[in-house]
Amino acid sequence: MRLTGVSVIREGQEVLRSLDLRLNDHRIAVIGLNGSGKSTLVRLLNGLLLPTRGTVQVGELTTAKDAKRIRRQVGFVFQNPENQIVMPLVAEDLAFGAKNLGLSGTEIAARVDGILDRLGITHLRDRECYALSGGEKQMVALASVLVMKPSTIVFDEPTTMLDRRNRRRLQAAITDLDQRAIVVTHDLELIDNFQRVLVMHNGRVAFDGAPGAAAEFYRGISD
Ligand SMILES: Nc1ncnc2c1ncn2[C@@H]1O[C@H](COP(=O)(O)OP(=O)(O)OP(=O)(O)O)[C@@H](O)[C@H]1O
Repeated sequence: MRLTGVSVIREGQEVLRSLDLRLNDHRIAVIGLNGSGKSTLVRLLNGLLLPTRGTVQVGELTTAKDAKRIRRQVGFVFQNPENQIVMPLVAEDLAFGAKNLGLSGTEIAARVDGILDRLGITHLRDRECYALSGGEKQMVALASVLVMKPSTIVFDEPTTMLDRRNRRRLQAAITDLDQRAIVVTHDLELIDNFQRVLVMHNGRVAFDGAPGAAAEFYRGISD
């Protein structure tokens, strides 16, 4: 994944400023103060948002031209799972995206059961989504993205609504992913074992490096 000369202007304000980045590491975190540009940055990665200037490439594809194909490769898990749960029952919700990919019923059923098992939530299979707890909903939202088998999963503040126990469960789920994960968070515990941390500040990447040094840098700018 590559950003070249990327700027984003919203309501006359430059909220991302001339970013040049390659994002190929297995686990990348994005941290920073409120309003520093974290969500804006990750929304560019699957074409949810297009840059005002510059290009965002995923492999050979460009978000400005190929957003639909890119969304099959780059899944997105939102802070609030309510925003992405679309069907009444858990199993239906997981199957929904896969149906849009045109997969066979047998393949979809196998993927749904496999993902439920992998995330340890098979017991939720036939539950109604609306009646799930926040933590359960967040796991279902992740499961419905995994069913599509994207090569990268972007998480925007996935643990904000979770208690300590569910934070740990989601952390374990992220650690176990085969896919590349890019995670926006304020939860520094979540990113201890990440390869790379970007610290955003005023629309720029102010630090790019290992978690320990990033946390120290971040403390320096937050005090
Ligand atoms: N739709 C929009 N219209 C206008 N300005 C926006 C819009 N979305 C974001 N912004 C502005 O862009 C800047 C960066 O916002 P962004 O949501 O990327 O920050 P963030 O680092 O994710 O913040 P937080 O930690 O609070 O979620 C902020 O100043 C915000 O007000």
